[in-house]
Amino acid sequence: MARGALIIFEGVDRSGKSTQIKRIFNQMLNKGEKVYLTRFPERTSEIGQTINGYLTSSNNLSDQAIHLLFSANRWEHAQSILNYLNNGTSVLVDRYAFSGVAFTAAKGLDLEWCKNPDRGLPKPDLVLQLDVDEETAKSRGGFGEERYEKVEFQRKVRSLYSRLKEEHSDIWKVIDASGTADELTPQLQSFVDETIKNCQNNDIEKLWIN
Ligand SMILES: Nc1ncnc2c1ncn2[C@@H]1O[C@H](COP(=O)(O)OP(=O)(O)O)[C@@H](O)[C@H]1O
Ligand SMILES: Cc1cn([C@H]2C[C@H](O)[C@@H](COP(=O)(O)OP(=O)(O)O)O2)c(=O)[nH]c1=O
Ligand SMILES: [Mg+2]
Repeated sequence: MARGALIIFEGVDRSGKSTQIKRIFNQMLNKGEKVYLTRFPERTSEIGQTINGYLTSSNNLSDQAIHLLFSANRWEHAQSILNYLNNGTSVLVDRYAFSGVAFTAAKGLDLEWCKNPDRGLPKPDLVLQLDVDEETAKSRGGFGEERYEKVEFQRKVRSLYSRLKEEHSDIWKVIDASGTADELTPQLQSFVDETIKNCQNNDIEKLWIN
């Protein structure tokens, strides 16, 4: 059986990831395709609840400790993601290890140290980076409610995404996400469809392991 594709949506806060990934998921469901939608942080597990507390500033953790919890939150769901892929279901994920690296490295921690805990996770077939500048993001609803939603910090995150893109040019697409939501969806859907078709016979690789 053809395997599913692992497709990640990345981008600074308020770039439109959650809006677009839900639209793509619903379109695919309506067409009867096998698709599963998830997100990181996945806030319902015990680790996820601790992360949620950190993001809403009801608890405080060191930069290293919260980094490892974000990674642990991915590892607690990694096997279930693999199971979906192997059963022919494509998995759409709202943020992944690239957020983990970009957000912690933006605080000044070493990039390779940041990658270490996520080494070996299922490697994505496609990363769609929704790109908007910090001022556009700031002008959108909800910006500023959570810990990292400051223009200066998001600028650093955006430049770290550029670095990660260079390292992953085979799977990474940068999409100008400053247009309307309606303009964006068909563009994203065509990248998703193409990837699902092209990865069917490829093995699922491990992230950041050669
Ligand atoms: N293309 C767009 N243009 C303008 N506003 C948008 C667009 N996409 C989403 N929004 C709005 O911007 C805010 C953030 O969108 P969201 O999808 O939650 O972004 P993210 O998940 O990247 O933080 C929401 O209020 C949403 O309605
Ligand atoms: C997955 C992940 C997210 N984050 C940050 C990015 C976001 O600021 C925050 C919450 O993610 P999310 O709920 O996706 O935020 P948004 O919808 O506003 O883009 O967690 C990390 O710092 N490390 C990680 O590993
Ligand atoms: Mg979101």
